[in-house]
This record gives sequence, C-alpha cells and structure tokens, in this order.
Amino acid sequence: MSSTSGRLGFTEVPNQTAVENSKRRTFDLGNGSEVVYMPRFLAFEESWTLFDYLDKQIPWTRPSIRVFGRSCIQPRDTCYVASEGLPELRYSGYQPHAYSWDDYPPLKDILAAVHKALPGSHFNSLLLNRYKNGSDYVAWHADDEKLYGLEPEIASVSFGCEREFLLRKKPSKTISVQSIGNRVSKGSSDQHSFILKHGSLLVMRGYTQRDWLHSVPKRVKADSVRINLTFRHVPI
Ligand SMILES: O=C(O)CCC(=O)C(=O)O
Ligand SMILES: [Fe+2]
Repeated sequence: MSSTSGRLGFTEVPNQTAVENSKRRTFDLGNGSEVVYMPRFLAFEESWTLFDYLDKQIPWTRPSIRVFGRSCIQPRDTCYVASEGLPELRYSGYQPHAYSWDDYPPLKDILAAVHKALPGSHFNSLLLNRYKNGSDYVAWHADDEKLYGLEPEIASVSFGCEREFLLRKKPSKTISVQSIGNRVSKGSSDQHSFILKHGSLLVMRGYTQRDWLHSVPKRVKADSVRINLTFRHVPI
C-alpha cells in the first residue's frame, strides 16, 4: 500500500483499524511447533451477530465422557459438524453426531474466511464449544486423535467472553533438562498464555498436538458465555 505525504511533509499513517486488522503474530514454539494469533480476525459487530446466531441455533449438548476411567459430564456444551463420508470422531469415549454444514450456513461463511486467512488449508470438520461462564472449562489435552494425522492444523475462532488459553509442553520422553553447574535450567518457554478475544483466530500447527498440551482453565471472574469453533482436517 502506498502512503501519501501530507501538506506539511509528514507521512500519513494508515488508519488504526487497518493496522489492527493486519496484526498477525506467529509464535515459534520450537522443534516444528507453531502458533499463529490474529486478535481481530473478524469484525467486532459481525462477531456479535455470529455469537447470537450460534448461541441460539446450534443444538448444544453436554455429553457424558470418560476421564481416567470415570464417567463425568463434559464441563462445557458441544456440537460437531463434518463433511459427509469422513471417518467418525471419537474422544473420551464419546462419539458425537456429525451435523451437516448445510444446516448452519453462517458456519460456511466463517470457514471461507478461515480458508482465506490460511492459504492451503482444507478444513472439513468443526468441533464447537460453548462455555456458559467461568466454571466451564477444557482440561489439559492435545487434539492428537489418529483421525487427524501426524501434523494437524487446527484453527480456533472465539466469540464472546474473553478467556485464557494456555499451552504447556508435554513432559519430554528423553532427558532434556540441562544442568549448568548446580543450576538446573528448564527455560521459561515451556508455557504460553493467550487471552482469546472476541472475533480472534488462533492456529496451532506443525507438531503442536504431538509435543504440547492446551487448556482453557476455570476463571471465577468470567461471568458470560464464550463460544469457540475449532476447524480441523480429517484426511479420507
Ligand atoms: O475453547 C478453546 O479455545 C479450545 C477448545 C479445544 O481445545 C478443543 O475443542 O479441543
Ligand atoms: Fe483442543
């Protein structure tokens, strides 16, 4: 984009919105894992319209899942949308019904925007989560189901209440802690935290699911609904 010179010889600064929209930060987590964060992926008002639609129209359920051999109610609402003919998703002993994209046209618009932002991506399934307030959460996990292959790219779009998204390195199977004299250096880059904003996009790619865990912890102060969409590719 070219910039014009003002009357007094100052260079004009592009307007603030354009600068914000172009903000895209890439975080190299090391060893082939990468996270990309775009705080203003979708416009603010449009994001509220989508939030209202999703909150009201999606057939949310709160299923029973199995965690460490015990049955419990999943601590958030969920729904699953997938293209026809994909192998079925199963996680924590639960197999969600796959709804069709055609039943929820705004999801196709969001998918198109994600594909545009991430050239070369081909998402064909979507796991939706609804956190009614700060007592809903997702525990530490990796989306490393075989179904997704070895290096899944996962694109996560958030609406509504801002929540913290944490990444923590999986314990290494080899001894990677370096001893320097008496001091044990573990490095501080084994954890990352993002506040996922209304209308934001966060992408995990490379070996992030193999080498890292992520979570959205409980937050007493979060007092309103958050909706999160994670787009995934299931190879056929
Ligand atoms: O709500 C989020 O930001 C993350 C959801 C998530 O990790 C998942 O659905 O696997
Ligand atoms: Fe996840």
